[in-house]
Amino acid sequence: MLEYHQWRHVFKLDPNKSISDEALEKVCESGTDAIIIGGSDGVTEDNTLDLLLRVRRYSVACALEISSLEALTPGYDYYLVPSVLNAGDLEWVVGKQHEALKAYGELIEHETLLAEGYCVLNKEAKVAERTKANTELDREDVEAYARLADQIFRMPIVYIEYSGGFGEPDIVKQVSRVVESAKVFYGGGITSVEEAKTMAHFADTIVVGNVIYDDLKAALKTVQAVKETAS
Ligand SMILES: CC(C)=CCC/C(C)=C/CC/C(C)=C/CC/C(C)=C/CC/C(C)=C/CC/C(C)=C/CC/C(C)=C/COP(=O)(O)OP(=O)(O)O
Ligand SMILES: O=P(O)(O)OC[C@@H](O)CO
Ligand SMILES: [Mg+2]
Repeated sequence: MLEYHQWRHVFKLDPNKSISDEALEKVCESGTDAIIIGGSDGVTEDNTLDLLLRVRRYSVACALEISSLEALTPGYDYYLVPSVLNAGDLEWVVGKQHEALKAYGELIEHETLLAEGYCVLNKEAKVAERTKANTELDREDVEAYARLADQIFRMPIVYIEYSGGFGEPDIVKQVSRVVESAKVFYGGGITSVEEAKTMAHFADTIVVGNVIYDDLKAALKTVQAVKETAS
């Protein structure tokens, strides 16, 4: 199993969307470095556990991106804890996290828990709506959030999130330049080999989500595309 800092390509599966066994096998056996299980709404204990058990038939690494405490169970290689740094409401920066630690703080295993400093940039995404994210940011603003996550909060992951829409490569390029220790994750709107390669030049890890459900063949092609691109 590859450790998170070695991931180049990951697929994000949404517990709130259905996927056939055949498609899931193709995703898990695609050569991707990990499967992240997570979504912004409709994430329950039942649908998340069901997906975890199905993914566990394969040897690929599996992480839970925690967006609801209800879905938090043992059994993952990693637990990703998002914090939306440009959220309009503190609840999504530290509030939910504080609540979680009050309930489960004593269960933490530090090696498996990874903080993600999110910068949410597509105003049409559900995650932007839910967190009331301020997406009207220029390159310097995003760069400052990336430095905050990396150099001040020392988060292991800086996540540039354009969920549902393809982002601005120049922003990802600049973020990668200023980040010193964290891994830069890029996710959003990757639907083709060209888009995957464009962002793979700049980000450490490319996250591919929705296209799995819209066009599985195209999704599978992104794995090789990312792997053969140098960052
Ligand atoms: C029991 C056990 C194993 C315990 C171990 C200890 C442990 C892990 C304790 C918990 C630690 C902790 C601090 C947890 C935080 C809990 C929490 C709920 C935090 C809030 C996270 C947050 C900011 C959520 C907001 C939404 C978000 C960022 C979701 C991530 C996924 C995402 C961006 C999906 C994309 O959504 P989108 O494309 O917009 O919408 P679609 O669904 O249409 O795709
Ligand atoms: O679903 P897409 O748009 O591929 O985005 C991937 C991921 O960053 C979503 O959190
Ligand atoms: Mg999505």
